[in-house]
Amino acid sequence: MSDTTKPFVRITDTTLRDGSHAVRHQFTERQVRDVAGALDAAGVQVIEVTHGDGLSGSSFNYGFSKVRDIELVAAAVDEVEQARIAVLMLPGLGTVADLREAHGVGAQVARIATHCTEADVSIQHFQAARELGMETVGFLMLAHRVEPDELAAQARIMADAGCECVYVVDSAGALFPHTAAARVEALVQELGDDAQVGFHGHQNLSLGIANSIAAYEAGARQIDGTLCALGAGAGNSPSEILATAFGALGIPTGIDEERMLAAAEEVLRPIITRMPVADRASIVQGRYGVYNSFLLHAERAAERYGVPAYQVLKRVGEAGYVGGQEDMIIDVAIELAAAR
Ligand SMILES: C[C@H](O)CC(=O)C(=O)O
Ligand SMILES: [Mn+2]
Repeated sequence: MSDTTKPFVRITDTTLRDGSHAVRHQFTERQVRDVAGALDAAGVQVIEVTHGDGLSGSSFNYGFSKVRDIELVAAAVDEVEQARIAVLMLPGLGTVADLREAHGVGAQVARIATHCTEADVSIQHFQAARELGMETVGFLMLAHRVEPDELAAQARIMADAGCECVYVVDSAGALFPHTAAARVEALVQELGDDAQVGFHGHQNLSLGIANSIAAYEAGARQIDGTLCALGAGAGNSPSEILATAFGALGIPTGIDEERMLAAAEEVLRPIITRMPVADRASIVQGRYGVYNSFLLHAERAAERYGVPAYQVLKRVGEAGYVGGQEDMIIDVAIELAAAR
């Protein structure tokens, strides 16, 4: 039973976006319909559907999708009864035109993601999304790379541009409960009633759930997860465990726990051939704070140049590369191969 005195937390399920990394962006329309339908029936209020790297992520650099984003978004919109469909976009990769197209097929939530020090590149996208009447969410990625006060200053830029909830995004699964909470607290203090605060966790150090609970206790009111932890790197905080853990703590989520467990076990698990695991490469990502989307790029470069992926990722972490610098992974692999 949930305790009505505890504030509601909204779980956004991103199986059909962050989970797309783990299936190399090969979701079919049937799979999207099945997963979105099961999440909707379980009471999940927001379901994100896009290429793993957001709208227009389908490309030579990031990997081509099997089905165009816009078709998958439209299918999910068609399938759900109560949930809102969200799309993610990274300014520069996606454009305002992509946002308009997604809105045109029924997407209601725009999630705009930038590196944690680059919030200013999202201003026009928040403005455009608000003009379209979309709900707005901001993602400050690789949030472990900056101190809480600096992150809060970036959150202020997003909120002033029209963002209604700014997320602390642990893109490398490198945060701990106390470092996640410190960031959330700083954002809550900075934003006050101007915007909510959210948390997006990854499993590299097996802390996605613990960090999400710490984030909630520090004031986060939107939390991300994916069914069975399907996602980039070691995967995301598992949505079905988020729903179960919050339920056990008496924190209302509006989710039917049994239906959520069924969505994970009976709908998602049978269609996934390779689940993300906390292996040597992805644990190294958590340890050295490496963007989780880099995992598949590093594995490809490692295979091509005959060097271990975890060593490539360690070097990439030490160099501090951020999303958009995928080509540097190849340089690192070449350097490592030459040094052998
Ligand atoms: C585009 C990224 O994959 C966004 C994300 O989920 C993260 O940074 O984590
Ligand atoms: Mn993620």
